[in-house]
Amino acid sequence: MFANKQIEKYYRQCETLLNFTGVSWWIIDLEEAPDVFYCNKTMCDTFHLGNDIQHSISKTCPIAGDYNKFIAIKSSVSAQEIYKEYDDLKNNKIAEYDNRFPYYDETKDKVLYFSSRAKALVRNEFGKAILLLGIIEPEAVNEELYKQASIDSLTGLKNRRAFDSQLQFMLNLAKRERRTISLLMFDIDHFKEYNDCLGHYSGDLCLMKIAGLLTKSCCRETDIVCRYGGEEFAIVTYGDSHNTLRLAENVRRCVYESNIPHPKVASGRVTVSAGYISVLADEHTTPRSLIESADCGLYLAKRKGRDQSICGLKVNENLAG
Ligand SMILES: Nc1nc2c(ncn2[C@@H]2O[C@H](COP(=O)(O)OP(=O)(O)OP(=O)(O)O)[C@@H](O)[C@H]2O)c(=O)[nH]1
Repeated sequence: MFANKQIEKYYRQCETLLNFTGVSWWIIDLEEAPDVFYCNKTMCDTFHLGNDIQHSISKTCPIAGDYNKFIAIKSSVSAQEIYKEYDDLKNNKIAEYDNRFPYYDETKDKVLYFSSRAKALVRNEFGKAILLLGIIEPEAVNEELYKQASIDSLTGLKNRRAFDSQLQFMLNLAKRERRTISLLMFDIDHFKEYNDCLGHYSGDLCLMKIAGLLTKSCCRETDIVCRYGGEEFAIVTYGDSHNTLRLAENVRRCVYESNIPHPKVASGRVTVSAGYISVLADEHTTPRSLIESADCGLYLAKRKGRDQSICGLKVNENLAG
């Protein structure tokens, strides 16, 4: 089954050395059979590749994490970038290939996250890779622990820590795929007075209700909804400013129409203000620039009287210093 004795020897060695639970790996002989990769059983099981350990790279590219139709990275631009990195690795311009990718597992109806790394095991006298080895590991090995560390216990939404890592991750994908990324920030209006008047326990219930409304308003699998802090919530999504304004307004209206009584304000009900930003991600886009821009919109929404959604100014971190 193996193209030659050398690749078989390395495959057997990897079987012994890389026999860790949940770790997938693959190996390619670029000289003798550049379109073929051999992988371990874990990789076959994880990515539903059947029982065969031998596969075609052009059909199931392990280095791109492009497992047929299930991978989130689909554009030809990102594929080009991935192949450029692959070429750089082969030609010794980079020592290691590093990637993170989401994979939609149809059988579990769930998006799983993996990190993928590759290295040359053998190079020729000119530095060109002869044998490549790649390792793929699940990002959340202990799902329950991961959940506990990333979930806000009051609302069940993702917490700030999870938000930070998800924002960075979605931004990386947006840059790679030249997509528009949007950040929306929501803040409950006059919440101090709500707490002061109705008590902290009612305040907690109100936060839980609003968290539920936010979740209901986001229907895309890729949308990230989180409790940013105190009485502030955030959504990260892909989509242009038109769609983002629509989402912000949906949430704002939904909260208004829920008619949660607030005895200390003129409307008699709880409202939220929203600030948002949508940018075509480029090298200047950072989590900080997105947060500052959305925050700027939120500040304006509060200043203009609350219960409204306003687009923030674009902040270029290079200029902002
Ligand atoms: N009940 C409850 N209250 C919280 C929680 N986290 C933050 N808060 C309260 O949220 C309130 C936020 O008040 P402020 O930042 O003054 O803002 P605000 O009263 O909403 O005023 P505007 O934002 O200007 O409309 C504070 O009273 C906090 O104690 C929480 O987990 N539970």
